[in-house]
Amino acid sequence: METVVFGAGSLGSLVGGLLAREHDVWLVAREDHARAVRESGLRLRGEFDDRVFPAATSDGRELEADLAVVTVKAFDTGAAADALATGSFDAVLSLQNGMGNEETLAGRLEGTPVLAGTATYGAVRREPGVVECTGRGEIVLGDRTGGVSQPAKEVGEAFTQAGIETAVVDDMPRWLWEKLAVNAGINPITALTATENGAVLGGPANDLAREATAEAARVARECGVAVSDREALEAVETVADATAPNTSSMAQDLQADRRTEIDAINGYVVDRAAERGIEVPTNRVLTALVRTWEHGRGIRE
Ligand SMILES: NC(=O)C1=CN([C@@H]2O[C@H](COP(=O)(O)OP(=O)(O)OC[C@H]3O[C@@H](n4cnc5c(N)ncnc54)[C@H](OP(=O)(O)O)[C@@H]3O)[C@@H](O)[C@H]2O)C=CC1
Ligand SMILES: CC(C)(CO)C(=O)C(=O)O
Repeated sequence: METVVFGAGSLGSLVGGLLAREHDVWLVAREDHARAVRESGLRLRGEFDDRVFPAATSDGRELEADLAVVTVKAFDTGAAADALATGSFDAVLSLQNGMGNEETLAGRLEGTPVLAGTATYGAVRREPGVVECTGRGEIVLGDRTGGVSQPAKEVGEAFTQAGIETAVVDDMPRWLWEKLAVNAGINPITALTATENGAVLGGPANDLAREATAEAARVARECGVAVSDREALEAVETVADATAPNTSSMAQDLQADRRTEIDAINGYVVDRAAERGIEVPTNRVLTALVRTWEHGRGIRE
């Protein structure tokens, strides 16, 4: 399956690198990374030990492939969609965190099936041309509104063929909302308190994380997606426990003075709740605090 990976930073380089073991892959990356990959290939480290030779470019326009995998941060999805719309793809798959990415892609890529996915692999792009897998996980994918279409099956087969642990499921909306509820509980708290994921397992941070997660689960149900409080709370505790020593992506963003995905995570919960007249005070406060930090650092208006 010929695949373009749009936004080959940490996750995209890992997924693109693994796919390149079996398939033709184009990485769309920033020029320093793309150049290093063109010159010396892509080094996979950590949980994998390999060197692969995907094509790499910093110009994501007018590309054609069977599949485009989108791995930019949520706030770059609109620009990625505009670039992809100048090319031609049989299907597009988002592996991003947060909600709303698939809608943005579908809105700008009329006629192209947009699949949804979640990734629990851990990836860090260490330097140009080098990506480290910091934890093996799984990719779950399917149709963005539920169901398993032929493109979803084919993408699942291609990923599995490349040795990527992959499940194709018929209830992606539930998976996306459950992942959102987990991220809503862990990410802003660990970011604002500069702690690892395990910090939300006990003490006052635990209450706060559980409140944020339960609020997100309630909003999911109001949006017609069956995520129970019990499922969401079990999920946040399980993930925090399994990733206890890890620094969440939002905590990494604050440490590096980078824009966060708050709008697509807690901000999304707040927006959907407001549309339905539901109070989500914990998500509202966490969203406001992270946005205030971004504003104070000059990262957002
Ligand atoms: N890393 C991980 O382990 C996991 C990440 N995720 C999710 O995956 C998504 C990506 O995360 P991650 O890989 O960590 O993020 P990164 O910032 O490492 O990767 C995104 C990359 O895309 C680049 N980019 C953005 N726009 C363009 C463009 N137009 N052309 C070329 N390159 C572009 C960015 O460059 P620049 O920074 O210069 O803008 C960056 O290098 C997020 O939604 C994240 O939450 C999910 C599970 C695990
Ligand atoms: C699951 C979790 C919290 C793992 O760190 C994550 O997805 C993130 O950091 O964004």
